[in-house]
Amino acid sequence: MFKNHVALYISNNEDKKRIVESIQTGTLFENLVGLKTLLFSELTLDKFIKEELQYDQFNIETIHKNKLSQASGGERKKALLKYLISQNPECLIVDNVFDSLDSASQKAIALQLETLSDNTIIIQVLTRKHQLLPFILNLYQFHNNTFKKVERLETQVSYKFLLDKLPQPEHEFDTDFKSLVKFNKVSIQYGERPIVRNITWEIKPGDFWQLIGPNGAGKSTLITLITGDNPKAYGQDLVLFGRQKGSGESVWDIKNNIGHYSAEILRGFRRLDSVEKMMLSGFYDSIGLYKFPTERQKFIAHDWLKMLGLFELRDKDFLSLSVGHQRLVLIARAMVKHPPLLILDEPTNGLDDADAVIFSELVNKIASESKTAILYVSHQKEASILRPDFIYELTPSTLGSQGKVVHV
Ligand SMILES: Nc1ncnc2c1ncn2[C@@H]1O[C@H](COP(=O)(O)OP(=O)(O)OP(=O)(O)O)[C@@H](O)[C@H]1O
Repeated sequence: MFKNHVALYISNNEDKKRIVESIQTGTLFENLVGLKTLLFSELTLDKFIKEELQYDQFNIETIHKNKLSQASGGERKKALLKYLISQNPECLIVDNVFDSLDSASQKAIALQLETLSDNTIIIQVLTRKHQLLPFILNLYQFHNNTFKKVERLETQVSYKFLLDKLPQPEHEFDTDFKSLVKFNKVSIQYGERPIVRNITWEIKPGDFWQLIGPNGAGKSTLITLITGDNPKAYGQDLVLFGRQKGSGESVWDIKNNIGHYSAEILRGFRRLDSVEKMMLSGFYDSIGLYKFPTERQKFIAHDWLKMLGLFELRDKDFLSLSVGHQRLVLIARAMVKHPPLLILDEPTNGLDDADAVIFSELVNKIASESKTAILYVSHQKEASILRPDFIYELTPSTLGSQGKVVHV
């Protein structure tokens, strides 16, 4: 096995894109100059998905032979790794390698990379300490703008957080709903392939749920049924915020009751909006601000930014923030209006160790200090810091995943 595999542990304050570029060009490690270097990263997936959407060009085969843009988060990553390995790289940069993967896939991919490491240099870029690949012995950490070799990875948590109460809502929602979401024997299939079968599940006001299941089990599918983004919801026995689905409600009637965070929200987003405007857009269920906010809304948005320690960045272009900070802003954006239901789809992907702690505290705080119900999807470890009341578990089968409530 090569001895020169390297791990670079960075925080979200660093410009990861620039760091990755400096590895690719050999500026950071001279021994990589001239090697065929490939990148396993969300950045590469973004590029392939863009090509797919723009030019109908498919280079990567997913397990169910569907488009990358239609495959689940975990399926995409596994397909990308398989494709990159088939290209016989001499060096592979792996960036936040385990995000979006269920625990079985994390183990399988760790093993695959270890085997690959016999003939290929692996450079791991990571923002979460627990994701360090065990066969990598050269550890570096970013310090004062340069990488420093270290014996052990250390997290720098440099700011205090969440001493204040949650910022107040603009107005109280009508929370007379007895039930926010009610699935009654809901079954969904794509083409001939059943995805979920006979789902019967209810989310009540103030509940705190975690939705779990392996990659491809149908978690995001259930979420899009709730957010009004999946046309397959029509014809199903689904009651959302007191109204039967398909009874003349608009998508906006549904979205008005929901704060939603998913990394997918930003795909294709190119507008030049400030951090403050991005936060304010949460009042209007849009991504980016298209309306004039009120003074009260501005006041509330500032309160959220202060609580996250991001107030000083409010006038900066949102897209110039590190990915981790973008995600914290988007999570708070989903919460500014104190919606009856907050949906967080794999929110800790792309966060660093410090931000993941902030995030977990924030979610527990929202659960204990507001009337908002939370539905949270994650394969990541902070599930153990979070304190959901219930878990809904999807178990795949050839007839479609079945669901059951697991009491915590
Ligand atoms: N529009 C679509 N057309 C065809 N297949 C689809 C479509 N959308 C999703 N699928 C498939 O449905 C299955 C469930 O996908 P979903 O995204 O709901 O899974 P998930 O549980 O969220 O997975 P992950 O943990 O990997 O994010 C996957 O196998 C996916 O490939």
